Amino acid sequence: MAIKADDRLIVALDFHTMEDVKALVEKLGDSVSYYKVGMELFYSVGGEVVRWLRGQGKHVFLDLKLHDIPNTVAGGLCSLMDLGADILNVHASGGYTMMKTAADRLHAAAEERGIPCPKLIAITVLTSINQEDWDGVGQTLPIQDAVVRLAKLAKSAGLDGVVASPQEAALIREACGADFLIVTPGVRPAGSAINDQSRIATPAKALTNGASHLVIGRPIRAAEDPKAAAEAILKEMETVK
Ligand SMILES: O=C(O)c1cc(=O)[nH]c(=O)n1[C@@H]1O[C@H](COP(=O)(O)O)[C@@H](O)[C@H]1O
Repeated sequence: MAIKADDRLIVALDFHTMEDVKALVEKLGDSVSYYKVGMELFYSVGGEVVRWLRGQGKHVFLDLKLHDIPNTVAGGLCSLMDLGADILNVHASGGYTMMKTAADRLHAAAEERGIPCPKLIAITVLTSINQEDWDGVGQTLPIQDAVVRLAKLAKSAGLDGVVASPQEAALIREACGADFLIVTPGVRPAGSAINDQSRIATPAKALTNGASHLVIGRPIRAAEDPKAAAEAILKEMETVK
């Protein structure tokens, strides 16, 4: 997939103040062009942060992981789309009907409002889930089989891609084709702290496996020099053809 390395790195802004956001975005400067706004930040500062990032010329993945009945999820996405994020997401485990209703209503709303439609992607199995968690919720398929099944379901419902661990990216790429977005958190440069992630891989391995975008938070945010950490990751990403 011919996307530049700096458009494939999405830095997770897991903060709860605009001051922290502005300080990091300023520090990273032109090195990073894509940011993720998740629930910690959105619940505390609201849509202002998406508008601010867009005003800085940055791309935004608004990661609110919607999971509810079809009508509620579709309505929620239509409310969010005016903020101008490039990517929105839902949980694939909400099922085919929820995802199809969401995708159809989002496309119709974009057309009606005359604005570009954000990409809609689905969480397959969270990257923090390990075998014990998986067994604990009564799942019996191997995790990777469940991920591929959910990715195919998301594709058939008209979604643009999925969120999955880098360990499953190759299987998803094979099952869902070259243009499907595969956004992988759970990325850790060699030697960095794993934190609460379980199914991880290095930036180079994630790309080799077929990820289109990498979501990375703490290895950059918690680094003594976040810009140097981001640039080292981008350099590693550029080694993958
Ligand atoms: O949707 C996500 O972005 C997401 C899905 C998933 O399965 N795992 C996952 O870690 N994430 C998000 O990706 C980011 C990973 O952050 P770090 O673990 O700090 O690199 C966090 O903001 C998570 O909310």
